[in-house]
Amino acid sequence: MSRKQVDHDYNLRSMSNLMGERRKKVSDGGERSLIRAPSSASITSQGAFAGASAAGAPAAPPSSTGELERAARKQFQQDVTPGFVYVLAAFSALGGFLFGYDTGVISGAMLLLKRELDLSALWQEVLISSTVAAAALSALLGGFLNGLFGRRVCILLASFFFAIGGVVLSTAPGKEVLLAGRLIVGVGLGIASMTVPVYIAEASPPHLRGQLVTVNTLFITGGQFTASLIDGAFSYLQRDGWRYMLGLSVLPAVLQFIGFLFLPESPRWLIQRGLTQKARRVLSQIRGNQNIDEEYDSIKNSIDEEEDSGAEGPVIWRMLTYPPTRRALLVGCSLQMFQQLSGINTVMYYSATILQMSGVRDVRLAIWLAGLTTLTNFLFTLLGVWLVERVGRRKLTLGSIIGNSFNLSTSGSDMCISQCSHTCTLCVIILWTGTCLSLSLLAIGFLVTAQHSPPVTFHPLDPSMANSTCSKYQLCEPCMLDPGCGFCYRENVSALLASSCVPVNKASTERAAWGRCSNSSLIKDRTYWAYNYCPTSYSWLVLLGLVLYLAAFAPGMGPMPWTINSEIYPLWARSTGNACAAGVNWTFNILVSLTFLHLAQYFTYFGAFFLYSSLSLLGFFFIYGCLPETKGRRLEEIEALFGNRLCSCGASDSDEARQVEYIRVKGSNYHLSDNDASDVD
Ligand SMILES: O[C@H]1[C@H](O)[C@@H](O)[C@H](O)[C@@H](O)[C@H]1O
Repeated sequence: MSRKQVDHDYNLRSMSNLMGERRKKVSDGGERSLIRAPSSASITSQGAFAGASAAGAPAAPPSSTGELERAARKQFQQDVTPGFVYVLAAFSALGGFLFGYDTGVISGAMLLLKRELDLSALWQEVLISSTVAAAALSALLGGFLNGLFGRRVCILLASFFFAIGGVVLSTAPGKEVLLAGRLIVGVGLGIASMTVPVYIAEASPPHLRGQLVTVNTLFITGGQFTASLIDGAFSYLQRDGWRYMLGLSVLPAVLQFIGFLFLPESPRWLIQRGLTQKARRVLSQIRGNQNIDEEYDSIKNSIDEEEDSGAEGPVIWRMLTYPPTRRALLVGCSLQMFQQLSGINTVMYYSATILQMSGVRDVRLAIWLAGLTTLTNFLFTLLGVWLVERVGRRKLTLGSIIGNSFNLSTSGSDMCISQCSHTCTLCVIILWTGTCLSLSLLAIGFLVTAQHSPPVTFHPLDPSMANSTCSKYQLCEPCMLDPGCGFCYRENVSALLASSCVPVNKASTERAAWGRCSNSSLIKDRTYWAYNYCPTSYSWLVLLGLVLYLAAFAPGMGPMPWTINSEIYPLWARSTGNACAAGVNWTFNILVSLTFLHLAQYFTYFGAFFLYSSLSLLGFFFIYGCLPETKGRRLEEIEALFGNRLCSCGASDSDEARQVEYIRVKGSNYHLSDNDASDVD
């Protein structure tokens, strides 16, 4: 029997078995379904209210069926979700924190490092990108390690690498050892980035899975925010400040390592390896006092089905030759690619410069204020955690990437409003202001800034100017886009005076090679050196674009690629699928950051951000057509969502209203829509 047939038969068989079993339980009178499908009118609100009361819901009857369902679901989930799952998610997400911290802290550390170790521009680039390159490779290798040793061992391994890397970095005597430390940290990053979301997804109950996996991205952005605070604080310590910045990551790494010595392996991996008794024990431990039989059987069945199919060969080959996993892989990797192509890391990187453009000339103050960018990213990711189980992954990602009335068409806004009640105003604002639109605003901000670029009014007569390209620029804009030049100017209350374009000092971009701006002590009398930016009165437009961009990106496009990837592959393909997707994320991360300055040089900042905006628009169409909703589905069910031709999801948007949801009732799992056979696709 072909795998496709097996899959089809299995879905029908398991669905009807599940339904049969549930109905039997209902008719046995032992347990009953509390909540019906939104579309079904067959259960009376009385029945549902009785159930809610049974679960300890408030005595006053809720006014509508929708409220009633929510009250029952909330009450029930509060009663039965054991705290252990949260502890487990928090310890795992420390991997996310380290991801954010180690990628974020280097920018501040580099300011001190380059002075103290006299680093050339090439060494600076090598130290920054080596970590990301190591992460890309180790994420791919992580898939193999995950399958072989399990999620727990991989997380232990990642925290070990983080801790050792932190020690090496903080004690490094020179740049070569620093490079070794950055490579070690990169290996930890790659493994953690692909393992943690998988581990959390596999341990979470379906109704909490989206939220708990998204918490990992919250920890990533929390790590980036903490890194910017630490950078700010230690930037005052001119000697060895970078050692503290880079070394402090040892603390969360050790904490995670110790925690994971006591935390269990993923029950799904244990079942896959035939360790069924242990898997049952772990599942009971994670699920508290709930009945785990159905969940256990469903995982076991899906593994048996795969084994029965007799598929052989490397997992990646099997994934590529089996249409549902091939489609899932394409969707998962594309999501990660579009996340990076939307330019998030250039925006994070560029925030200090944007602040300088707005007139914050003190570098240290700009570093502190750049912390506001990471704070915005963090706070809006929190919004994503709150929204993910309310509006679903698909709508959140679509709204985040583009945001226009298109995806707020009736079904979108109804869904949002019915689920978010009054706070929905905020949700709607976020959905309206998408990544694509705010990137366009950012691009327009740069365009207006370029169009009002101050002229070069003073041409110094230094002999070295004769050979310099800087002498040919008539405006600040082309001058600052040339990496070899900077803009030196004097400021009067409302105008710029004696502005010149002069070569940058080869040892430090913080001053000119010669002349008025060649020495910081000479930068007085309101004479300033602008490298990489032009003074402008339109910086508020750029700043607004930046904040709106982060507000739109952080709840959806930031976390959803990680969350969705942790859910869309069947167990046998999960490690490999996540490894490939994480590898794509890191690869595009490095590609975008390495090409940004060159792009800006050739197409200006306007061109670069306009390109990111167009790529986001492309991403929107892809996601609209190809990303199915996974909210509320059990991991074992999700494979079936990729059973159809790719890119037929947009057409089935209306089907989302009849999606299957699970809630646990007195120790068993029930479809919300048990009595509506039309729910079974
Ligand atoms: O999801 C994360 C998050 O959005 C971070 O802020 C970003 O730096 C990462 O590249 C991304 O993968």
